[in-house]
Amino acid sequence: MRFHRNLVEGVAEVLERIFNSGIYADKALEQQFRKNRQWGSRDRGFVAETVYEIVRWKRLYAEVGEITPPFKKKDYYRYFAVWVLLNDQVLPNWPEFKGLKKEAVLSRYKPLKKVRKYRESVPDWLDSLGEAGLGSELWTRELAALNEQAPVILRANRLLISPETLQEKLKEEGIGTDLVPGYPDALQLQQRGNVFRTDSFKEGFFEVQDAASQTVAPFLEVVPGMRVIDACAGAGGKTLHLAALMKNKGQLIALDIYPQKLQELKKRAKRAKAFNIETRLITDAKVVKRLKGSADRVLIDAPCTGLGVLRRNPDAKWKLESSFLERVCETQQELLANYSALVKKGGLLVYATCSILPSENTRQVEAFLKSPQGKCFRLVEERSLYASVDGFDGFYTARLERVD
Ligand SMILES: C[S@@+](CC[C@H](N)C(=O)[O-])C[C@H]1O[C@@H](n2cnc3c(N)ncnc32)[C@H](O)[C@@H]1O
Repeated sequence: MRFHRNLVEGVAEVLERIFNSGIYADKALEQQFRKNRQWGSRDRGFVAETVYEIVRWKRLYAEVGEITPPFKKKDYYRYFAVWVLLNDQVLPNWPEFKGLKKEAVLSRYKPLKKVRKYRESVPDWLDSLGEAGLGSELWTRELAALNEQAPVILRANRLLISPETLQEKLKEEGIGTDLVPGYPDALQLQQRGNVFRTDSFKEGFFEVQDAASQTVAPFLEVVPGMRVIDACAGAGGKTLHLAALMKNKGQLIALDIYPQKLQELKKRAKRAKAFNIETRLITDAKVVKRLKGSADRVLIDAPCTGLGVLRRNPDAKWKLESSFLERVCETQQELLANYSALVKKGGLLVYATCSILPSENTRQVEAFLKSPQGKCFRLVEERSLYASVDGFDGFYTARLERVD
């Protein structure tokens, strides 16, 4: 492969913004593409994929390349060089790479490969935490799976189209997909590409949503006509799916504490022609209090560490801190206590996270069931999805019934 200097410079700049300015990888890439509108789709693809690879393997590459903080632009060139050499490519003869020898890089790589925290490139604290939570065997397998590139999955919007017809339409637009067995609304892209430019997307025929995430809304067992509350709706990934399962009938109330997320949800709902959604911004406790005991179904898609979606957001490995885990666990328990009150007797509460840590999942549900608010619920079913088992994101869902 021949490397173009301006693209490699682009990679180094994005990495500098991610690691020195704390910007999320997707945002840093977006900014870079806006600044370089002349880049074609292949150029953008090269920059994005290289950046994600280096972010994913940051610790390993730093050890192999003997790169130490504080990181400057030249260090990001060195990260790039390690990526080139470990991928068996020829390093260009540029001054930035002077003194880097393939043999030396490979000889440092060999022993590191045998140590999980280097091989899978995770900070010490996260490696210990994962092992303590999941046990050595599952954590080792899971880490390896979470370091792979995630497939792109679409969810057909059944309000407007079946997955089979969507598949035909996308084919006409030059996009090959496969149905995904076991996930009734899902289509997997055969090749990565910008699906947001297609007419099918503009028509509202699909959303991009991982297959594991597509299992959450069906877990609520909604039927048309119900009153359903999505208590942490965000930009509405699950809300839109719920609207489709409810066939646009009944009431779907989407709550969140951030107005811009609900604004985005409204935009998406309009495109999807999902008309039974009402957004309510949580400005004070009264907004929630008014809904007490009124819902057939409540979904708490709780804020979490996102450890199940590391394939999409590998920079979380470097941005997460153990203090955040403590804080988010407290929030999760508060959300369970507050929003469980919205479920009416006989109704169902679904608690979900995109984390694989038992401390955010099954332990939270256990603690809730022992709390005063949890006493009137019983656990009906819980499910843990793992990238290493199912091939999609890591997710946890628990369904609880209000019995009193
Ligand atoms: C995992 S995200 C939800 C993703 C969303 N359900 C989806 O499928 O796209 C968690 C959401 O909880 C929201 N949140 C955080 N604290 C909250 C609170 N106290 N009440 C309601 N929502 C909250 C966040 O703003 C965020 O949008």
